[in-house]
This record gives sequence, C-alpha cells and structure tokens, in this order.
Amino acid sequence: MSARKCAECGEVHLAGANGAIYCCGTLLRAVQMSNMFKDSKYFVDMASRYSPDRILADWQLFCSCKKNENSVKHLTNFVENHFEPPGTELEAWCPPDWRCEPAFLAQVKDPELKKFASELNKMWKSLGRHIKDCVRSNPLQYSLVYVPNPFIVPGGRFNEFYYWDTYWIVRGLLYNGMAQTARGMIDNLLYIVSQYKFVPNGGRIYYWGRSQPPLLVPMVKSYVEMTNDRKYAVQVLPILEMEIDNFLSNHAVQVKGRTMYQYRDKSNGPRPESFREDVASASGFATNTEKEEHYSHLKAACESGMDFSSRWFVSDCGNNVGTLANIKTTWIVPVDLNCILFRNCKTLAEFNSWMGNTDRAENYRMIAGNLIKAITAVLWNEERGVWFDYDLKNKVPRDYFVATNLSPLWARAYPINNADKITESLMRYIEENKLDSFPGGVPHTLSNTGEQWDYPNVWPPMMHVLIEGLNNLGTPQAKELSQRWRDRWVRSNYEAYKKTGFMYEKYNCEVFGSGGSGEYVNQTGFGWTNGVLIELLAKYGQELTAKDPADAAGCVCPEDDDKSTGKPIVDEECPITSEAYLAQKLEKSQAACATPVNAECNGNGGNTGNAGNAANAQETETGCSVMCCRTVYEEEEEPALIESFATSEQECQCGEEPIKPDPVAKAQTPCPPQTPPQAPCPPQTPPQAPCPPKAQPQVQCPPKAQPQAQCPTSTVNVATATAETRASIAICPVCHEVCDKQEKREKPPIFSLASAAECADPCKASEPKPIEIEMEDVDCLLDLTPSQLEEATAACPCDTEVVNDGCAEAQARSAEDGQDCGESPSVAPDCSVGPAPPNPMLRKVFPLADSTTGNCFDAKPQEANNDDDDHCICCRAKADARAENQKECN
Ligand SMILES: OC[C@H]1O[C@H](O[C@H]2O[C@H](CO)[C@@H](O)[C@H](O)[C@H]2O)[C@H](O)[C@@H](O)[C@@H]1O
Repeated sequence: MSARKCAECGEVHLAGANGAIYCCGTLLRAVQMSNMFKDSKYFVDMASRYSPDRILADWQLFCSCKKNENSVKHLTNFVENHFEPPGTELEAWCPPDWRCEPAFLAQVKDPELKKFASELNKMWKSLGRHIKDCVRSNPLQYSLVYVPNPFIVPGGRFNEFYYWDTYWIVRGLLYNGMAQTARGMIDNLLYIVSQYKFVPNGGRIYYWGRSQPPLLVPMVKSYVEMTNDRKYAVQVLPILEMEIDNFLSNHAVQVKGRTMYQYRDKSNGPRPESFREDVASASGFATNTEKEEHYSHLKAACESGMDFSSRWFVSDCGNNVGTLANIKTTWIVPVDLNCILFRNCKTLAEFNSWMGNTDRAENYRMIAGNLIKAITAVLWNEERGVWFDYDLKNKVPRDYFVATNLSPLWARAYPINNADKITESLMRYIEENKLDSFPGGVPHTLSNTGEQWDYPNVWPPMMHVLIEGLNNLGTPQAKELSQRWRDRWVRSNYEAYKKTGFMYEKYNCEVFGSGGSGEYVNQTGFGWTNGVLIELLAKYGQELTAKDPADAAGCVCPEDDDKSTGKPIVDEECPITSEAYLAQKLEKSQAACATPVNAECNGNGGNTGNAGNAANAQETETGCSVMCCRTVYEEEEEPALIESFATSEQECQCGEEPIKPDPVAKAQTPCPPQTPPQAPCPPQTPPQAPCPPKAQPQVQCPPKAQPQAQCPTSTVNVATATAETRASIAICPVCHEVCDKQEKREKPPIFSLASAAECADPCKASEPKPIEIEMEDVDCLLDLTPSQLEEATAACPCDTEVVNDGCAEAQARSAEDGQDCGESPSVAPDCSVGPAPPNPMLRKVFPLADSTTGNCFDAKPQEANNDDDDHCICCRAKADARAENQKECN
C-alpha cells in the first residue's frame, strides 16, 4: 500500500475514496442515523463488497427512488447487499512465539496466581489477528488500515490495533517472552508513520484526524531494554523522530510564555464510529460552527484516550460539572501528554547520542528541558502539592483529582532531588482524596458523571502508571503504597476473572473484582489489562499472593457491616467503602463550612479551597454558600494562582479580591454544585455476577501451513481491478473528481481540483459526488489482453468510465437493439425489495478471489478474460442516471 498524497497540499491521507463511505457522506449519515445497528461502530467496520465508486453510484440510484425514502427496511437491504459483516477481512492468528510454559511463569510463586498467569498467557491466542491479503491488494474496500504484521487486538468490539493500548500490550508480550510478536506490532506502527507521519487513534481510516497518547518511542525503548537490541533503536530512529516532530508541531500551545502541548483532532463532523451519539450531544448547539467546535472537543478527548471524562468538562462557571455538552478538551493543557512528550524527547536524545548525533541529541534534550520547566511552572501546584491540568480559557489550574495528576511520577518529569518533598505532599493529597480507600483500585476521577473515564471506573493503564510512578519516586512511603495498590489490583482482577471467566477493559473501584461500565458495554479480552497483569506478575511474582495475608490474620473488612447501626465498620487497615468515604467527606466539608475563614492576613490566600474554581458564588456539597476570592498578584511575577473560599465578600483576606458574580450571567446559568463523587450504591454485597463460563473458549492454533484464507466473495469493477487501472480512475477524496488519466499513467495518483486547505480534510468538501454512470456508449473494443485493457483505459476520454462488458451479452443486445455493444437496458429498480439491484450492464464484474484456490487476486486481472469474443471494453459517458431511473421507479 502506498500513501495517498495530495499533489496540491502534500498531505497524505489515511482515507482515500473509501473516506466517502466510512468517514463522511450521505450514506454514512443515513445508516448511522437510522439506528440500524445497536453499536454505531458496527457499520463503519463492515467490509465493502464493491469499490467505493460503485457503492456510491448504487447509493445515488437508491436515493433517487422515492420509495426508499425513510425506509429502514430498504436501507438495511442496501447495506446487506453492499457490505460484509465486520471482521471478514481478519483471521484468527496464533503468535508463532507463543509457548505453553513461558519463562515468566517460573517467577510466579503463588500457585493460584501461577495458574492465573498461565490463563493470561493463553489469552494472547484469542486476541491475535492477521489481516487478509485482500486488504493489502484492495484497500479501498475496507475501513481497516493495512499493516504488514499480525497483531494483538484489545478485544470485544475493538477488532483493530489501538495506538496507546499497544504500549501495554507490547510490554506484556515482552515480559511474556514474545519479543517477535511485540516487534511485529511496533514495526506496524513504524510502517504507518513512515507513510502518514503519525499513528492514528486506531487501525481504521475513520480515525484519520487524530492520534492517541504518543507512546511509540516508549514502546521501542521497552523493546530495546528487554532485548538489548540497540541497533533496532538506531535503525528506526528517523521514523520515531518523524512522528514526534510532527506531533510537536501540530499540538503546541503557548502557556505563560512557554510551549506546551494539548490533545487535538483535525477532522470535521461527528465521529463516524459514534455518529448518532455525537449528533445527539451536539443537538443543543444552534449553529454549524458551534456543532463543529463541539465535535472537535469530543474527538480531541478521544485523542487523549480518555473518552469521555469530566476531566474535559468546563462549565460556564469554570468548574468540571456538566455533561458532554460542556466538553472543552482543547481549552485544557493536560498533565499526562506533556509528561509523555518530555519522556519521548529524553529517549530520542538518548538514542541520538548512541549514534553520535550530538546536535540532534542536544535539540531533543533542550525540548525535554523546556518541558520539565513548563510542567513545574504551569502544572505543579505548590499549594495542593500535586500537578493539575491547566484551564487556558479561565487561566486557572483544574483542582480536580484525575489519575493523570500523578503521571509525572511515571515519566520522571520532576526535579529528582525533590523526591522527599513530593512524596510528602502527594501522600497528603492521596489521603485527602481517600485514594487508598477503594477496594477495586484507584478511580480515574472522583466525579460520577456516567462517563466511562469517571468515577467509579478504574482503568488498567492508569493503574500501571500509578504503580510504576510511585515505585519510581523511590521513597519508602511511595514504594509501600505502590506495592499496596499493585497487590490490590492483581487480586481484584483475579477475583473478577474467577467470578466471570473474563478480563475486562475497565473495572469498578467500589467493588473488589468487578468490571466497570460506560460509553459502550464493557468489553472483555482484554489487551491492556492482560499486558499490565503479566508485567506485574513477571516483575513481582515472587512477592504477590492471590489472597491478602491480612485477611487470614482476621482483618475486618467493610463488607462486614455493623448490623446494629447499618454502617460499615471502617477498619484503617482495610480499604473502606465509597459510602464511608462519602460520609467522611461530608463530615469534613460540614466542619469546614461551619468554621469561618481565618481572618489573619498571611498574604497567601489563607483558607485555600478549590483553586480550580474561578467561579462566582458556589453551592458546596453541604449546601452552604461560599464566595471565591483570588489572590491579587503582579503580572510579571507569574505565581501560581491561589484562590480561597469565603462565606461572604468581607471574608476575603488581605491581598485577595472577591470574584464578583455577574448577576445576569448568574441568573441565567446558576453555578452547578461542586462535583460530588456520588456513589449511591453501597458495595457491601457485590452484585452477584451471572454464572460464568469457566474460561474463555480458546482459539485453536491454526495448522502450521495455513491454507490461504477465503476472501469475502466480492466483485469489482474491472476498472478498479489492477493497481494501474485503479489509479486511472483515482478519485480525489476531497473533490470527488476523476483525476486526469494520462497523468495517472506516469505518476502515482494525484488529486486534482482541490485547494490546499480542502486537501487536508477529505470530509471537509461538500457531500461526496459519486461518479454518475450512464448509459450511453461511446465505443466498444473487443478481445483485449491485460495490456490492451490498460491501453484502452488510457484511451478513454476523461469524462467516461471504462466498462468491460460481457461480449456475448453485448453482441446479443447489439443485434436486438441495432446498436453497438453495451447499451444500458432499462432496468427499473425494484423498490419493493429496497436498493436498486446492481445493474449488470453498467459494469463488468470479476470475482476477487480465485474460486479454485481461494486466493485473492493480487491486483491482477483475470487471465481468462483474454478469450476472444468473450469480453469487450466500453468507455461510457458519465451522465446523470437519476432522472431516467426516477421515472422507472415512480
Ligand atoms: O468507539 C468509541 C471510542 O472507542 C475507543 O475508545 C476506547 O477504547 C480504546 C480501545 O481500547 C481505548 O484506547 C480508549 O482509551 C477507550 O476510551 C476509541 O479510542 C475512541 O476513539 C472511540 O471513539
């Protein structure tokens, strides 16, 4: 597969003409808004049976038929006739380096956990996928992005690679002794970067406008650390640099005079894979511009990998309360991304210095140095003793707990000699937020919004970041906490597996051993979950135990209620329930509310409250009304903003100014309450899980020499059957015009008639204009060899399309009609059965797969077509078929 490059703007696109099917256009909109499939991702993952041109031409005909209007039944028929179910382009794959008894099992001492580790090892086989060759030879019929090596998928509805998931999968594979599979997956991402300069969110063309947290460099670093293969790092360094340079230049923002980075997306419109959901959340916006802005914020959140979360909500009052309608991702400077980029640049400097590239090494060292300064100046909050995201719009730090607040520990993006001070303040922060109190792991946030990257969900990659981060900090306290969270995490995952037989994408912090919920049904499999666990089991298997030794020693856990009061007993040694946590929080805030603000002037903001709220009057959880005060400071000093709460304007302290409520704005948009982590369900008795199948059915290893997979039975327009001829009718994804054929023959496809700006976005242009095929013959050529076919293709005038028609039929028709071959018969689409049947006279179709061997044709026309008198080539003028068909149909 070669990259599709726009001649005008030089941009390369992940999506070609298939973008008009899977990324935008009226067909996508009609199917997605019809509710035909429960999961919106289903349609965009279906393989096409025909070329995009043909599907769009048929779609045009379908739309021209009145009876099809608003008929879900007919639309369903259309989809069934033109698409294969998702997954037909992939086959199960058993990694060749998979072993029944990987070496790491020997590291796991506890017999129960050893068995669990062995089960996890088996799961790689059920998550292995190989892309069939037809995707390589005929990419325009798929939304799947072709990559050369087989890979491990996350699982469930995610039947393609995901960028940041791959990091935890690759690490798991490496610890599992499967370096070859890990390397293949890294090479796939490098292959994509070499063509498109970025790694998309996932391996589907509809992810073309965004990436995910850039973890390719850390993947290579992990590989090199495990294999000692420094040569590999040196060899792939130019591609790694290409990705990071490109990422840096497309994501930069200036904050307080420093260059920092944020998540973004460059496409238009709703997410194709969640189309109706995005249309729904945008419905409150009046104008198209506002809707587009909303879609951008949504997709930028997807680039963060955290779709969706109150982390990205900015209400009118500047806090994190709200719904998806409040999503403002690009107003925020995120802690994690800046740390990841810091770590990437450090590694690139290191790889360059191995090569003796001192200048380049210095350049990356400088970017990393600037980033760590920016992280400390802008994101570190001295008052609260932790890092916070920064709100660019309201110019305040966002004082809300998000697991990513601790990601600088993982990236070592802090002054190392501050480890003791950081430990002290972080322990305080962890205690204040009771982060050590949840039986099922650390929730991603403390806001219960129903979004999946919010309370009560716990995400495996984030648990890894926390466990590793605290361990990196290296102080005894931090290491102890890291160990406790690690043990709890492994045991809780194991418990869920014992109960259900599944590994989940995310878990529930309130219940030990239970999966989470959110945007879509919780998925099982699951790539990153297994990766994180295998790493933990391999590294710490000597210490880990399936049961908490404290249980055996008679620790009373909160599940054991005090039956007389109905309140859970809170034992300091045990994780407390969220209910107890909430009760404690409520008590604390009631006490705070009753106590007036310390009137003593300390010039430091006094009773510092929630520093992120540049809000007006606020209702606290307890119902007491507070006022925000902000420290007055000199512009050039660039101190951290310090805000405090007071119950009245008078209570603002020396050096502070009240933030006056805007009476009009306030009347219209009352401040929503502070995000209370609502956890109404007491977790005493975890809901009984449905009786699980003991273990996931294992995919059998395929026999050694696998027969070539059967491609989906598919037909294709002869004009699209070879690479050259495909190029000869290359359609600009932007303007949907047929490109100039003569030029096509010498050069790779160019996309004409598009302005540079339009080229950047295949979905930006107006609705797609499918090629309109008609009816009137211009010429007919007989007895063609493949090279003659190419010549004929080139000979056709630009505004025609090549049709290789069955000559017997054509001649019969000629005799009948007294005309040259190939005149279109008047076939009236049968509206009662839905879509107009593909008109055999409009295109010549050849099977894509050899019926005897099952092999896909490798971009070659069928030899048998040389048969004399068997076929002919016609160039047909394109004209609007609509009117004629409309007549017939009505
Ligand atoms: O289909 C909806 C969204 O699904 C993906 O996001 C979630 O799954 C990914 C795969 O495990 C994971 O990387 C991501 O963190 C999850 O939130 C996808 O990445 C989104 O772009 C997509 O819209």
